[in-house]
Amino acid sequence: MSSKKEINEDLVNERRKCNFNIQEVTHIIDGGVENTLQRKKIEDVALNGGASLDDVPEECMNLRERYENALRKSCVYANILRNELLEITGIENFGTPVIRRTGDAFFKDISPFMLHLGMFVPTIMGQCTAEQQGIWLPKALDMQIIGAYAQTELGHGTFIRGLETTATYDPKTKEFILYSPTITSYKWWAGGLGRTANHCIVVAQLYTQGKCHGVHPFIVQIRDLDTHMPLPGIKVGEIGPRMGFNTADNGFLGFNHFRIPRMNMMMKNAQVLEDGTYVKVARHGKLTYGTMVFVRVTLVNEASFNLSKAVTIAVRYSAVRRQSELRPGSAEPQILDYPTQQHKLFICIATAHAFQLTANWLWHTFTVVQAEMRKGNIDTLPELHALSSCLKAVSTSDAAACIEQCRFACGGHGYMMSSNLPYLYSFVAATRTYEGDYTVLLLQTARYLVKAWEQAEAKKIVTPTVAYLNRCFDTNEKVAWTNSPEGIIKSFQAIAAGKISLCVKNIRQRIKTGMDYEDAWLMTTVQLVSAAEAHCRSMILDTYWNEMQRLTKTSSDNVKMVLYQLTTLYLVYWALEKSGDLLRYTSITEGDIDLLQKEYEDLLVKIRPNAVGLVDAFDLRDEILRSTLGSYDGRVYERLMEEVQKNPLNKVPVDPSFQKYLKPFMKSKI
Ligand SMILES: CCCCCCCC/C=C\CCCCCCCCC/C=C/C(=O)SCCNC(=O)CCNC(=O)[C@H](O)C(C)(C)COP(=O)(O)OP(=O)(O)OC[C@H]1O[C@@H](n2cnc3c(N)ncnc32)[C@H](O)[C@@H]1OP(=O)(O)O
Ligand SMILES: Cc1cc2nc3c(=O)[nH]c(=O)nc-3n(C[C@H](O)[C@H](O)[C@H](O)COP(=O)(O)OP(=O)(O)OC[C@H]3O[C@@H](n4cnc5c(N)ncnc54)[C@H](O)[C@@H]3O)c2cc1C
Repeated sequence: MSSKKEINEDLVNERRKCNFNIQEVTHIIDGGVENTLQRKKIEDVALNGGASLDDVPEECMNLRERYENALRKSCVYANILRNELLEITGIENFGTPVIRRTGDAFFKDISPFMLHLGMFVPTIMGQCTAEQQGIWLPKALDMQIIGAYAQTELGHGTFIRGLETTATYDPKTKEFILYSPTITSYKWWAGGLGRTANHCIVVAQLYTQGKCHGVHPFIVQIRDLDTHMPLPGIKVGEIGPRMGFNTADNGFLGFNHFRIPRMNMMMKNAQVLEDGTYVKVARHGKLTYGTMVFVRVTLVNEASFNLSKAVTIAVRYSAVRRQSELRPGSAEPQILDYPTQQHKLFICIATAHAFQLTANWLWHTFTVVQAEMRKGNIDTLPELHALSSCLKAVSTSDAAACIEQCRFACGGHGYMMSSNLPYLYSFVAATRTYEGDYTVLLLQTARYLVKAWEQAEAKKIVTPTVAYLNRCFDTNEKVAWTNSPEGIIKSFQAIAAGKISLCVKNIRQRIKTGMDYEDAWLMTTVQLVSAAEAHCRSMILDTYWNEMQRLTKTSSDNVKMVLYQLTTLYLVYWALEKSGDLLRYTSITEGDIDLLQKEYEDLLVKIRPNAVGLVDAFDLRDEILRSTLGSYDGRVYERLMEEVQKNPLNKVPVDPSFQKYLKPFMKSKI
């Protein structure tokens, strides 16, 4: 066991073995040297006071203490944010992922301000007119008002058109009247709504001049700004303990004929004039869903970041942990030396890279589409919706699975809250559901793919992300298998095209048997989800491979080599995972699959000496990792012991409940 200041010897050796320049890889992950410098600057400012670490671990507090503690730390952090960080990033970039990531040094669970910054402010930016932004934005950015995003109801989350809350315009008073007509119409789940927010965005069915115009967003004050009491006509509270997000005070909200001024309707995309006339401004009906598209795009980044934390913890721990013996009497190996452990972990490093590069590319696409829309061109929105839907679904789902694998890789200690792995898992598991459930979003992408297929069939040129459909359309034969990165990508496109084609065929066959289109679609949804997933995987593989090629053009040879190995590992891993599909849609043989398996195992051996270097390259400060198992110095056992001292149960040698329950119980007769 190393002394307090020393770095664990095994980790020292691992770092000695690493044969590439770690900083170079950090710059690639950050998207350039400038970004790394900016990130470090933000971290230095935000974590200047060593972050707000707790004397008692968050997990040892009761629900109320946890909330209060999270709010205390949120105020500390928000002060740093508004007083110092905004100056560095500029207001237009306040939502930079680096700021969000730095927040993790303060919160193991989640900040009650997260939704204010993550959804309330972006919705004001995206859904308000310039005049309305002038009113709300400065107050929101300065946090004079704190908001939530209340869309989901007890009865409906996925099906937004089915929301029941009504906002009825009264031209006499020039107000909207908000009403919750049923128990299922109560708003449910909104983060920050239960105890913290004094305002929220409410998505409600708009009625004016006796007609319903569908769901629209409104900005609503729900609590008094001085007393914080709920305003008359408002019923608000916390929904109760959940798997994670326990410090986010997710809330419920009901309205009893609650009035708000006309101008509180967010009017960028549609307006209600003083006399009650409804005016549609937007050229696309779904622009009111804009905040969701924005958050889906950011969630791909979240998936990568949280996974990079989990795998840093698990790889460092696996270098420190020794277990079993390979031969009788031999020294216990580091568990990282077991190929099965490498199989669990190296794919997680590669996945974090794949999602990071895909997230960067998606963010770029998002900004291009936004710019086009500002010019009045909405043609690229459907493609962005299809892309962001499937990438959000697959990245959050894979990241959750990988984080759970990192926990498995840490054995019993991974189950400790102090490892931070359970927190990471519960956070990312929620991302698979919120902002659009996995299946539901893949079905949105499938709609787009089926249309694209029909266009390809009609010999029309389709959009760039589905361009492979034009190429694959005429191929009746299986695609020729070649074992190369490009060959694997092409094969995945063939799988996607084959699956989409089959879906279209099955829908048409079902219609021929007398089904209407909706039923034929419904009966094909299992295959449609699979087709959308295949399309998404082909895109991630393509983006990861091509972006890594581009980004390493000027890198040193060893960096090129290790990143090539990792990218290839990712491609080969997925080829093996989907070998059934490859057998169906390409000319791959069993012998080729054996070769792929051998190549995969060889890659594990090649990557092994650089494993710790690769996770060090994520450059995650200990304050952000917050893990007894994953710190840079590898003092795993000391930290686990230190954590025991902080456990309130250990404050007294005999627990008072002994006298109360255990002693009388032991002395009682059977
Ligand atoms: C001190 C604090 C420190 C912290 C620092 C913080 C810093 C913050 C910075 C960053 C934070 C980043 C992290 C953010 C975390 C946020 C946490 C979020 C918590 C969770 C929030 C929520 O969950 S909010 C609620 C989200 N709800 C949903 O997503 C619902 C899902 N359902 C839907 O989207 C729709 O109902 C669905 C699309 C499924 C169906 O809609 P419907 O109207 O029925 O449409 P449909 O008929 O099926 O299709 C019609 C047509 O429309 C097209 N379409 C659908 N949606 C869109 C769209 N969004 N855009 C464009 N087009 C769309 C669809 O494709 C169809 O097209 P056609 O096929 O007809 O052509
Ligand atoms: C931690 C957390 C935080 C959240 N924060 C917020 C927030 O701040 N604001 C807010 O408004 N909401 C929030 N939500 C709500 C969230 O957006 C919804 O829970 C989510 O969109 C899923 O909707 P649902 O709960 O109605 O699930 P359901 O739609 O009821 O899904 C249940 C199951 O039915 C399936 N299903 C549903 N519809 C279909 C379909 N058409 N085809 C096939 N299968 C289908 C789903 O795949 C799923 O398996 C939060 C949720 C969580 C868990």
